[in-house]
Amino acid sequence: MTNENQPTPEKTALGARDKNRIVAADDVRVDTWDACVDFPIFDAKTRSFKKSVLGRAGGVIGASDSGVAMVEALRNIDLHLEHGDRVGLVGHNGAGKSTLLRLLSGIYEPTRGACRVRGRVAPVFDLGVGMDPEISGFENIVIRGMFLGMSRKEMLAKTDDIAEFTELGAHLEMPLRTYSTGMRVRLALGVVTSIDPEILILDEGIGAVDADFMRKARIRLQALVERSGILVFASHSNEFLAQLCDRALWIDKGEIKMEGGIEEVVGAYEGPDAAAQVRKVLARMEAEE
Ligand SMILES: Nc1ncnc2c1ncn2[C@@H]1O[C@H](COP(=O)(O)OP(=O)(O)OP(=O)(O)O)[C@@H](O)[C@H]1O
Repeated sequence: MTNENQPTPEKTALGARDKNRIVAADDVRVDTWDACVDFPIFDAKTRSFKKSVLGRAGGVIGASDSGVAMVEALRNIDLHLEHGDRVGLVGHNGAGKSTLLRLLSGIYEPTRGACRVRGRVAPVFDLGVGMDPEISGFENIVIRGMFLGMSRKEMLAKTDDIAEFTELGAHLEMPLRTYSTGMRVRLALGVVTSIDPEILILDEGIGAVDADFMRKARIRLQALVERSGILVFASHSNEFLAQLCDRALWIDKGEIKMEGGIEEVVGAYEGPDAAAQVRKVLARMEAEE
């Protein structure tokens, strides 16, 4: 992570969201400067929010000048990532992790401040998004891949490999609606881990598959992360974070509370037992290399 100066008005005016353009590795970057995201809640049944209200979980609730309730989901986020950065996000429920991922994916614009993303972004928030229950597994492989920024031709070339990985055999000819939850996750993981993104934005949502398959999926997930330029990954699993990321950000009430190595940040956020777990995973990975 390196700092880059605040963008000049000219740079910001260009918009500079080149997420569908393939850029040289050195140019793949994510920058935010004091970025804030607020959600106005017009139908909130509130007593008046004269003061900002703070719970342990969730963003800060306040009110706009006109009295509309407002959740401050992100505040003053200054983040500068370049090719090779693999960053994990930790924090309580409602801390702002998903909102930050959506900001970096271009789904949300900052309410204040600026955000600039250079590179092709693959946002993987929900494994099931972009899947059609009425078409076959094979057809879904192509559609889901296109949804993640790949071309039809690229996906057709990957179909055999994905089919083999999923171990779904003849089921791939059947409509997706006939699949169990675990079968759907296998298919979705097969597609997601086959793509070639420059910036991979990953929200944890993986779980419904058996342990053997998850072991196999992790190897593919690690390979995916290695060929992506930048990874930003929100997770409540310290094991996953240790396996995929080399740095972490602790997000708390919409702000970056701490930034550092995984062990250091997880230790500060969750305590020494969690830090020891990270150390164990790192040692195991080193032994396996
Ligand atoms: N669409 C929305 N409208 C209103 N408020 C929202 C919206 N999305 C998120 N928020 C609020 O923004 C804050 C941050 O939410 P976010 O989903 O980013 O948290 P998170 O860290 O990803 O939480 P979790 O670990 O539970 O997934 C919360 O207070 C949440 O209530």
